[in-house]
Amino acid sequence: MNSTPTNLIDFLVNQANGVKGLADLNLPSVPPQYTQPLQARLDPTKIVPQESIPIIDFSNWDDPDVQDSIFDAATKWGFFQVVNHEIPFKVVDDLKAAVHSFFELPAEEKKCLKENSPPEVVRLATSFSPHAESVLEWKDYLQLVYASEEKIRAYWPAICRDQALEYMKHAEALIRKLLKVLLKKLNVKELDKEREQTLMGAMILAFNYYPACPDPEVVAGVGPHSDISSITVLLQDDIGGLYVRGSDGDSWIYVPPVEGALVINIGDVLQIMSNGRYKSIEHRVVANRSKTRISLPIFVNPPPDTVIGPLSEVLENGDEPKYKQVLYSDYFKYFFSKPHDGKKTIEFAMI
Ligand SMILES: O=C(O)CCC(=O)C(=O)O
Ligand SMILES: [Fe+2]
Repeated sequence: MNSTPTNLIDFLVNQANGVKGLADLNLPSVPPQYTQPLQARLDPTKIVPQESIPIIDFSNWDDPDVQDSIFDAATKWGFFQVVNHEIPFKVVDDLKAAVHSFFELPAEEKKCLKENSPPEVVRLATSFSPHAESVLEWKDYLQLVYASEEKIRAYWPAICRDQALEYMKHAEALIRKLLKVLLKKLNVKELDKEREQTLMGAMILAFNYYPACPDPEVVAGVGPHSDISSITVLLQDDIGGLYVRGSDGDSWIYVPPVEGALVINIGDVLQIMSNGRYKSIEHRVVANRSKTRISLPIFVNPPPDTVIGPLSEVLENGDEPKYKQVLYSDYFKYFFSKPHDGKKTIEFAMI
């Protein structure tokens, strides 16, 4: 029978097998390094099946009623799904297929990619921050930074490059529209080039891969966290596993896969810039016993050298700033320096 590799971190990280390589060993149960303490596991009694996040038809996105529903969703839930977003089905399906092909590559090829990729363009990793975590997460991920076309051509893996690039080109238009609506509702009249650069100047397309897991109840696919983006645009497949924190701060709401939909969530940057009007809500992912799941978030981020803080427009009516000005690269480093820990990252920017 197969057994857990003696040097697990070496197997997962240095040899680039990832948790996919571990799952392929068909172990009867997960190694203790993946076993979450009881209090960190999702308590099924905390799931409220009668609640769900809004689904918004984006076809008439500049209709005031649609914009109101986006604003309501961003303030109340911090999460919503959009349908009719104009990214063609074929582009989405081709991308999903390419993501599976990427993770099916042999570990030697992934190791070669890891060793030859500049981390500011391509990063292949497992768990979240394995060197900062005492318990590992049941996930591998590839981050593709939406850099210059030249860098993309040089470094994004050929097996998924064209599909990922095509998807990003379409998604960019949707992202601009979403940010326009969200900012307009904060009294920002125009998404000028400078504001656009701050909010979406550094986008990352991530491929998350959660292999089928023999003990889904004891592992975290992704532990509770909020994203550190301005917004995140997430494409999930039809397996399911995403839960978001209910408004009572204690319950969890399931986010069902909806055919053709994208999940949108507010990240910490927009919570900070809106001085708390928009909420970046905690979420988590549960692994599946029999099926591999993929999800593909676009983290719409400020460039690392950007200073973020509450917008002058939201403070104009006399609101006290709740957050200080912080350098985004500092915020980013802080996020990755510790395990996922709910909403704690934003304390870094609190006054
Ligand atoms: O897999 C998902 O549905 C969400 C993943 C996630 O929260 C993240 O990558 O930040
Ligand atoms: Fe997330």
